[in-house]
Amino acid sequence: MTHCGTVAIVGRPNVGKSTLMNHLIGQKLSITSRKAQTTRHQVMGIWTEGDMQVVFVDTPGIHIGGKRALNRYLNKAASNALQDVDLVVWLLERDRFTGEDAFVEKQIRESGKPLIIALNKVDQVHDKAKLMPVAQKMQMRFPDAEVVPLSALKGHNQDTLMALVGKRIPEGPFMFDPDQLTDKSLRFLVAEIVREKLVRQCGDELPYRTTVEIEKFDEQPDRVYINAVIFVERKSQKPILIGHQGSRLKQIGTDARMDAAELIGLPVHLELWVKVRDRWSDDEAALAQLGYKDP
Ligand SMILES: Nc1nc2c(ncn2[C@@H]2O[C@H](COP(=O)(O)OP(=O)(O)OP(=O)(O)O)[C@@H](O)[C@H]2O)c(=O)[nH]1
Repeated sequence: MTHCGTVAIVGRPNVGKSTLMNHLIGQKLSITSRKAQTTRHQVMGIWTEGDMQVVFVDTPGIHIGGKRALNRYLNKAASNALQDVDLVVWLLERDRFTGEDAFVEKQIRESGKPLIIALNKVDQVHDKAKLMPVAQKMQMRFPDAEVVPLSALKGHNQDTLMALVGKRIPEGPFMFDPDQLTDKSLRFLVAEIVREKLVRQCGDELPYRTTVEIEKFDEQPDRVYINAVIFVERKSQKPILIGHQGSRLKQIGTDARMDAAELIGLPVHLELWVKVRDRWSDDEAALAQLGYKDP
């Protein structure tokens, strides 16, 4: 008899949700960066071993006080993800518990789903005894939950986490082919890789409201030809992205090409363009056009 179920990885922005999913799946499916709110789309990561299939849903970080259309979309996508899963893995950062974590806690309680609480980034804690008070506090607040310290980045305790997840997965047929790693297309994943590189290169200089569209994705037997357009909101952001004599855009292109080639398993020819799309993140219609459909 096979087991199959869905698991939402939730937590406030920047706790390491995407890092955890990428390590569990062993593939770069979800983009990561030091900048909060990197994850915008819901990406499924599919883990299959023996007669067990676990479908992880990496959600955009739940955050408070979003005024713009994009922020509203992100919050809605995150709370929707909680409704449809068999289990929730809630990530906290070491022994920290912020107001945003309290907001996530409220949403988890409302969902009433079985829960595993993971204290992430424990590689940053020398004295592991420091984690005890927060672990005990969380255990008292959620007596039915399991609490596990781990490092998504270094892989510490991920086997323990998977064993706990496995125990909660119901019997049922596989939802996906055992070889499949994600529900998303290569085209989509490459757009996300480009976005990761530009967030990493530009950091706080560029508002996070920047998006990427793949205009050409031509798979030849020996090479893949990709044209991607980066949309910024204002003309003044274009030179920031392009950099001195095009150096920054070139670096983004080089980094993205290497990751894309690794993902696809073929050499990649990548061309990047920068275009201005006015105030798109405030405009629901423009969001829909870029693939941010009502979740
Ligand atoms: N030291 C350490 N750093 C980590 C660990 N897990 C994640 N990080 C770092 O934390 C930062 C945020 O990680 P992400 O995986 O992008 O976080 P996220 O929760 O998906 O963020 P959003 O997309 O904003 O919701 C990155 O710089 C990661 O490298 C960990 O176990 N240890």
